[in-house]
Amino acid sequence: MLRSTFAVVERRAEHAVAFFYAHLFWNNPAVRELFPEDMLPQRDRLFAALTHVVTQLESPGLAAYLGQLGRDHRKFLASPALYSAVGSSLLAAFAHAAGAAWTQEAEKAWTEAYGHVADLMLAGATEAAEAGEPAWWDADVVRHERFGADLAVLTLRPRQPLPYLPGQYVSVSSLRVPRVWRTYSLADAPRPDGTVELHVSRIPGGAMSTALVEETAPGETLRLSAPGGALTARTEPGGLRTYICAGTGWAPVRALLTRAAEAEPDLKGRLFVVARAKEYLYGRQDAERLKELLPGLSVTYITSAPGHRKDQATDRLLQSLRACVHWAAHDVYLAGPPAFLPEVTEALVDLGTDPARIHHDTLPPVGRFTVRPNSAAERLLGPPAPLWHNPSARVPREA
Ligand SMILES: NC(=O)C1=CN([C@@H]2O[C@H](COP(=O)(O)OP(=O)(O)OC[C@H]3O[C@@H](n4cnc5c(N)ncnc54)[C@H](O)[C@@H]3O)[C@@H](O)[C@H]2O)C=CC1
Repeated sequence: MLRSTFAVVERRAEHAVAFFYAHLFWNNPAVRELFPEDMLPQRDRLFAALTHVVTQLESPGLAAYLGQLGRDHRKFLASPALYSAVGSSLLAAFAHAAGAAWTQEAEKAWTEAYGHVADLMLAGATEAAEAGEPAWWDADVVRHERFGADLAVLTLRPRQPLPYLPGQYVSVSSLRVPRVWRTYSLADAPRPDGTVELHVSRIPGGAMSTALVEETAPGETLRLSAPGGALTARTEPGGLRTYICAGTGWAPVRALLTRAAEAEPDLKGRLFVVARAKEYLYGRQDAERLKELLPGLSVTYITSAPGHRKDQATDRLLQSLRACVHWAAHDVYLAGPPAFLPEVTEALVDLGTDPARIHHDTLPPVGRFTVRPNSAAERLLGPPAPLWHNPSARVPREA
């Protein structure tokens, strides 16, 4: 029941989301203050989270995901009253978007499901509060280094200890872009001095990444959420593994390898570091240092050729992966741009990697979500993008 109504609502996602926020803010004007000025990215996130829940209904990991989401929502000061207001508006939006598909049974199923989701999220939040975890961590910027025009490495000192596992990320907020939160992976294993490092690539038009790369300076304070994420070490000692990262996807991989260099220096594996151009291989020095500490690690650097599009590096990576063997025996840790992850995952599965052994974070797609056409007329007006199974046949990606 949940899936069939969601399938209808999803096709009208744009309308459903607009209705949801209008309903929420109209009925609870004070709630508008909790959201950023620019609501467009926020609108996509709501549907991304809903889609995750609906596609994972039978997954045993769903409860843990929701508990973590609730823990993370403490940074928004989300109260039980807010959860209930969101529930009413969500149901109103679904009823509006589902039209004739919104039957009494559908309403009952969604009311129960939302109640369950809210309970699990609130339980996660309560558990974290009872464990003495702050709702967020204030962290002072102690260093800000630029690499090229678009990249910065920030070193922060949280004012309270920030426990995390290598490979995890935090959400970051800056007073320069009020109430906006963006996730960045922590680029090192926990350090003795308690500092953490973020690698930020400036996204054209991205207010937060621009503020962090171009404006933020030592002495400033940023706010960090509770750490989360699925890209943590899960290979048994002695197990083979491959690390593949692109751009600032180097950050979590560096954290994982730093921990491995301390805990498992005889690790056997391979590392592929992909960047759009040579000058963006900012992690090379650290990768070389880690290679010395991990003699069983082979390291390959891949970039696009000068003057070529940045995604040529992905084609070159896929060629290199095809030249490697024993994929069925490897755990793969993958980090990079949202469109890079499914492309590489598909190639790895073709090469014999067990999909359950490919680990990466779930990243929201960049850009506006696409509304799937509902009727023949809509399909004609906006034909869906084809799914490219043969990478050499695909259309060029965005530069
Ligand atoms: N835990 C994770 O998975 C992490 C993910 N990231 C993500 O990685 C990205 C890093 O951005 P930049 O450093 O600016 O990377 P970038 O835009 O310079 O891209 C690096 C490489 O990724 C590949 N790539 C980029 N777009 C692609 C596409 N549409 N299809 C196929 N391959 C593509 C290309 O080989 C490119 O050379 C951000 O989107 C960030 O959100 C960053 C850190 C951690």
